[in-house]
Amino acid sequence: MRIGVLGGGAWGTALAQVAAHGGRDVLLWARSRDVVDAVNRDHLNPLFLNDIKLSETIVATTDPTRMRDVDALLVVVPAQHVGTVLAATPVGQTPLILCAKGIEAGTRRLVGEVARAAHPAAPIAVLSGPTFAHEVARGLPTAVTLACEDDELRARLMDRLAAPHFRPYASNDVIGAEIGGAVKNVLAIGCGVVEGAGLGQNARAALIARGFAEMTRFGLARGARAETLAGLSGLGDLVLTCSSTSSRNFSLGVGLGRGDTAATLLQDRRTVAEGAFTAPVLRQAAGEAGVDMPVTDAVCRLLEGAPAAQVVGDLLARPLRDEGR
Ligand SMILES: NC(=O)c1ccc[n+]([C@@H]2O[C@H](COP(=O)([O-])OP(=O)(O)OC[C@H]3O[C@@H](n4cnc5c(N)ncnc54)[C@H](O)[C@@H]3O)[C@@H](O)[C@H]2O)c1
Ligand SMILES: O=P(O)(O)OC[C@H](O)CO
Repeated sequence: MRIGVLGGGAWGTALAQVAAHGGRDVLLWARSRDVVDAVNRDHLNPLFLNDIKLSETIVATTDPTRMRDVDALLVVVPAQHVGTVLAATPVGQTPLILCAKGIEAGTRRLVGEVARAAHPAAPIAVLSGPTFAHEVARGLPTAVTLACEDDELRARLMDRLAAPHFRPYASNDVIGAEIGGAVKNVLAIGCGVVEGAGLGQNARAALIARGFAEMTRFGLARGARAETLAGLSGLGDLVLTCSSTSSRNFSLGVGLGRGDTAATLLQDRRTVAEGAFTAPVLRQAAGEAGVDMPVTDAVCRLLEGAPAAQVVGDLLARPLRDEGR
């Protein structure tokens, strides 16, 4: 089986490494000529995944049309660029395994909706979960959700993507897997703010739990299943991303909590913090669905420049309520 990977950032490179270690031929599309040259010549990706020696069987290209011959295509560009990159890629009926976590600005579409619009004949799967790329690339134990509505395809992809240290769990809840991954990035910014502003461990745990409650409310309103949101792609990834400065979203929040502006923190940034793009769109989508998402709303205000002390004060001053709501 020949695996294509669209996206030569940290996660695309790490997934290429997993596939190559599993004995698959891997073709990696990267936007940057420097990345492609480094992967082909030195078996390294110094721009996005430093210090990891890559398998020599990974071949990189800047030409997306070469994906025409792969048997499955992992889509690992940031959510805001999935539509553009897929439009330039010949896909046909090749299965698309979506690995980006976010919601498209402007259209408010989840990545699955973007992919279906670009390539209606391609079957869709979602791979999501608690997965720092540098750990996966080093072969540290990792478990993910692999969601696909087609039972036969799901079983085939599970078999092809599983590796001794990379364990997929099957699900048929595609929208649930997508929503968990998109929402956790926004909540992780909030947890970073708690850290950066020195608000303590109690506050961080409270924000994870109440954030999970709003992720669940939004997910259920959009047709996700509660068990998916409580699994690896939802709660599992939320806990990881809300706990470590290895997370770009958490780190962005730490900066906001210390008083830096989003504009300063995001300018000239090479790596992606998906939550910064997803937060405003998620707030709109939640409003449309009539779902209360106070943490998401607070993160939006922080990104817009409101001072952390004021936003936190407003969150705490809301009317008292039942925990189950
Ligand atoms: N890094 C991780 O640990 C990790 C793990 C799981 C999921 N993800 C998700 O994978 C997706 C990709 O993240 P990443 O960490 O690999 O990226 P990254 O931050 O390592 O690199 C940024 C990527 O964005 C690409 N890019 C920038 N501008 C672009 C444009 N105009 N068009 C197309 N591509 C462009 C760059 O070429 C590069 O591949 C994100 O949705 C992220 O949430 C990341
Ligand atoms: O670095 P982050 O915040 O984009 O998180 C990376 C992965 O999504 C963690 O599962």
